[in-house]
Amino acid sequence: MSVIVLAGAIGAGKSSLTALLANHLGSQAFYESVAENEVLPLFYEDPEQYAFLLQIYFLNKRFANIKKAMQEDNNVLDRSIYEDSLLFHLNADLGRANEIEVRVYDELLGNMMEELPYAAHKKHPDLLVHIKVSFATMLERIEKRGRPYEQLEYDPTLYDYYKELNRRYDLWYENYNQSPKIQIDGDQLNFVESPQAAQQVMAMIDEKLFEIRN
Ligand SMILES: Nc1ncnc2c1ncn2[C@@H]1O[C@H](COP(=O)(O)OP(=O)(O)O)[C@@H](O)[C@H]1O
Ligand SMILES: Nc1nc2c(ncn2[C@H]2C[C@H](O)[C@@H](COP(=O)(O)O)O2)c(=O)[nH]1
Repeated sequence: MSVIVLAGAIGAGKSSLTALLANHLGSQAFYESVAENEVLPLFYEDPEQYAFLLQIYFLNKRFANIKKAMQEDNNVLDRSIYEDSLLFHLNADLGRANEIEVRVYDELLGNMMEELPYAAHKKHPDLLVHIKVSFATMLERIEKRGRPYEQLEYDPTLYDYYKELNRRYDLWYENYNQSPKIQIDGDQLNFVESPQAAQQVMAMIDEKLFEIRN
């Protein structure tokens, strides 16, 4: 079974593009657990206390989503399991998780990756689509979406957190080699409001899928 994952910083447009792409491919979209996520607001309130718990929460939900998504071809996942690790290591570097928590998480993730059901011989998605956004766009979109606990007024230190996350995402994508990948310019392509831009993005992804599959 084949699966496509959407990657990108907070507010990059992953959920929006997940919906468009699943609709385009006639498949199902699998979203991150946000609205019903009882740990996320606690994390933003007290990251030192909740970084590890949030990570375990996301890992658990992510794994369940991957298993479900794998039941049919072309399903689309909002964020990859690899990015969870990127986010956690950023938090650990900021002193929000201790060495033991990092070791336990890394080992658990490694173990779970071995069990991933992408295919018996292939443990990675068919395609990773990264939406690259500048830091300025990232901030704009976080504000536009308006989740209260993600706003800079709620916690001004989020500015540095988001800036560093955006920087690490670019490096992460450059080094990502677990599957075929494609990058979408989320600053230039307004696939949310412009049907032409949405069509352009679908065409880019179709072309990449064709290249991979032939
Ligand atoms: N390419 C885009 N152009 C304009 N607005 C966008 C674009 N992508 C996302 N948005 C808007 O930015 C906000 C965050 O998008 P969302 O899809 O929730 O991001 P993510 O899932 O990556 O956090 C939403 O308000 C969405 O409508
Ligand atoms: N500390 C972590 N935070 C995470 C992780 N995965 C998602 N998130 C946060 C970031 C956003 O506030 C929210 C939803 O993410 P979007 O990018 O979809 O807006 O959840 C994680 O692994 N660790």
